[in-house]
Amino acid sequence: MKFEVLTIFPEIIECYIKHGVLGKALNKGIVEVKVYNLRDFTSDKHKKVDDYPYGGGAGMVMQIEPFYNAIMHLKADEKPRKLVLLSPQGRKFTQKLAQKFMEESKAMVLICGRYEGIDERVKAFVDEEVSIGDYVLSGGELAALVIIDSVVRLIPGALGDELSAVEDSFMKGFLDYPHYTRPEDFKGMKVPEVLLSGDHKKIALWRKRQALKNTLKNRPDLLKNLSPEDMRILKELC
Ligand SMILES: NC(=O)c1ccno1
Repeated sequence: MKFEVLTIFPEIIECYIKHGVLGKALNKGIVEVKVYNLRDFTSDKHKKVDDYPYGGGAGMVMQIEPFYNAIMHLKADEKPRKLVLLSPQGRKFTQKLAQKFMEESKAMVLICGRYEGIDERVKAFVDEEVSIGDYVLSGGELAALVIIDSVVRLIPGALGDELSAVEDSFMKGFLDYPHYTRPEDFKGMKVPEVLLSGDHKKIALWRKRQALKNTLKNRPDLLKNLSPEDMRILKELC
C-alpha cells in the first residue's frame, strides 16, 4: 500500500514514520510513504502557499494552486488512488473506515491543510474529506499520521503477531481487555489470578467480561451489535 502526503511540513510525517510498526512495515516493503512539500508546487519565488481570505475574517487561507499542481503531478502516472482531505468538516474516521481504506485502496493521497483552512475549490479534486475527531488541529499532518498508522496496522504482515490487530479495541465492536505483564506483584498491585491459571477458556471469558465492562463504562455507544453470547455476558454485568 502506498501513501502520498501533501503538506508544508514534510518533516512531521518523515520523523514519525521511521519508528515502530510503521518503520518495520516500511523496511519490509509492506507500505510506501512519499511526502511532498506543497511549497515545491508554488509558482512564486517566495514559495507562498496562503493569502488573505475573500470576505474578510481572521487568519490566512491556503491557496488552491499548490494543491492543484501537486495533485496533477501525482495523477500524471494515471494510477488509481484515493484522495483524502483531512479536515474537521470531514466524515468521522473510525476503525471501520480504516479497514475499508486498507481493503479498497492500494494508494491514498492524504492532503494536509494549515492556517485557517484551504480554498474550498480544492475539494473538487478530492474523493473524500475525513476528520479524526470533533476538534480542530493546527494542521492535517497529525490526522494523516493517525490514518496511516491505523491502516498500516491492518495490513497482513505489518504486525509481528497477526492477532494483535484483530484483538485491538474496536475491531470486535467493543474496547480491548486489560493487559498485564511481569512483575506479578508490583507494590502490592497483583496480576489477576485467572491470568496465572493457564486455563485458556477461563482467561478468554475473563477477558471478554472485562472488555464488555470497560466498554459499558467508557463507550456504551459501541454496544450495538453484540452477539447473543456477548449480550448474555453483558447482562450479567448489569
Ligand atoms: N479534526 C481533524 O481531523 C482535523 C484535521 C485538521 N484539523 O482538524
